[in-house]
Amino acid sequence: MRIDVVTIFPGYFDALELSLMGKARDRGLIDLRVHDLRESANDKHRTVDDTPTGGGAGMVMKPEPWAQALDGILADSVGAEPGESDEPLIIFPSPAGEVFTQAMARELASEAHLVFGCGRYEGIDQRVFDEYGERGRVRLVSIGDYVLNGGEVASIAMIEAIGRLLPGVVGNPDSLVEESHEDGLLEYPSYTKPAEWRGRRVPDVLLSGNHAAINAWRHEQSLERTRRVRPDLLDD
Ligand SMILES: N#Cc1c(-c2ccc3ccn(Cc4ccc(CN5CCCCC5)cc4)c3c2)n[nH]c1N
Repeated sequence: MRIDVVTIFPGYFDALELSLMGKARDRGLIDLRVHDLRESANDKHRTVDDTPTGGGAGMVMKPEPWAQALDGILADSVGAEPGESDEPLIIFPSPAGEVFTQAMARELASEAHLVFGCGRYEGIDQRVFDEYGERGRVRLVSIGDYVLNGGEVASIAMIEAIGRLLPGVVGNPDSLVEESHEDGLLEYPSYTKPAEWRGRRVPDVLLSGNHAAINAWRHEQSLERTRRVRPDLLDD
């Protein structure tokens, strides 16, 4: 999978050189390209923002630098493998976006080419979303009901959630199956050695070697935790 990121803070994405994402890049499973939006601003001061038309606080990101950056990426995008979507999907993190979920992560993991457009200030001129929404596929996506200072942290979260689902990225693909949200439930509690720690014993069933009983206990634990913490996940 090719992933392009457009941002005025490229340094945020150094985090994706670490751990599993870094190894996936080294092995060619993810081709991550980070673009500094200011390099697409042609004036002497590399201006990427201006005052909001109609008034209001803060600044809004100008459309021209975004168009130059995105046009460059789309022009460089190659055709997809058979069965993959041809046009890159452009994702703009936004508090006004559809909420990112594990189901969306799974859906986006089948894309050949994703582009993340990281806004800052009070956001990006709406005409960028309109222009690229008419020309191709654009989604505004939120990682939760709180306000961040820009799209970088959200993009890193989504890239990690999507990247770890790609074949070969996570060592043991079985571990992807029993995670929170993968089956619509929260994950069961996990334990390791020692069997007793500060007087707290690991549940006996986990020491029994009876895998049917262990699986049943774990499923019941997932249900109980979901009922208690996220009853909304159990709504039909
Ligand atoms: N994903 C995600 C996010 C983001 C996110 C994503 C991208 C950007 C780009 C800029 N910001 C900061 C920002 C955004 C909106 C506002 C409100 N203004 C009110 C008056 C009209 C203009 C907008 C203030 C500041 C961003 C925040 N926050 N939370 C998530 N889950």
